[in-house]
Amino acid sequence: MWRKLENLKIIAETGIVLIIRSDDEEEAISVAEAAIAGGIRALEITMSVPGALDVIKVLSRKYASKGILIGAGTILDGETARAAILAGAEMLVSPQLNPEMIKVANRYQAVTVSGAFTAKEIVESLETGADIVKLFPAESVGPQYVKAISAPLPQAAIAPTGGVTPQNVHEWLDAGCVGVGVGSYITKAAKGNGDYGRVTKAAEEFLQAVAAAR
Ligand SMILES: O=C[C@H](O)COP(=O)(O)O
Repeated sequence: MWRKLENLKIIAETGIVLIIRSDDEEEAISVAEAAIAGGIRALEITMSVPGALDVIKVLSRKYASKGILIGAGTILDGETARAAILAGAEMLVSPQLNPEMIKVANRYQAVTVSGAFTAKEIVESLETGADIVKLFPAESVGPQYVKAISAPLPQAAIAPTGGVTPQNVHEWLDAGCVGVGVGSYITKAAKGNGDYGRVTKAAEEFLQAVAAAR
């Protein structure tokens, strides 16, 4: 199957994009591997991680052939978008509407997740060619916002990011979201204790909550 469709299918099936925003390269890799062991199949390494491109290289070489989608997040310009693709990223994520990122991603058929908050930004993300709209910061508006904005814009594939947990994920999915972006609930499980088994468990718990909500 066309590679981009396979990658979109990964997000559609699991409903979770894991956001890894660590201040340590080794920790980022350990968290990613522990989460993959727990069933996570779509991961975004933010460009704020030191050595982010190396992390993407390591993970994509090891996992891209195993049905795992490795992406790059916090992409703020076209240059970073291209560098991330060269490192092996097959999904690009921005916190805001970034036409340069979307253009580069579409040139190489990477999945695009475009940050947007208002109806204007959502529509412009779609017009620019984004696959998924990342509603960010989602916790400041709540699932009701998705319900309201989806009435005039049912065509938008919305994935909220910020404050999503296993306890509230059903509310976001019920509101019509195609999936969710998740960071700290899973990535912080090993913070301060170095027990990456906790990351695996948190990933399993989150995936179960998504499955139960669907
Ligand atoms: O960019 C990171 C997101 O804001 C993650 O939010 P979260 O840690 O609340 O899941």
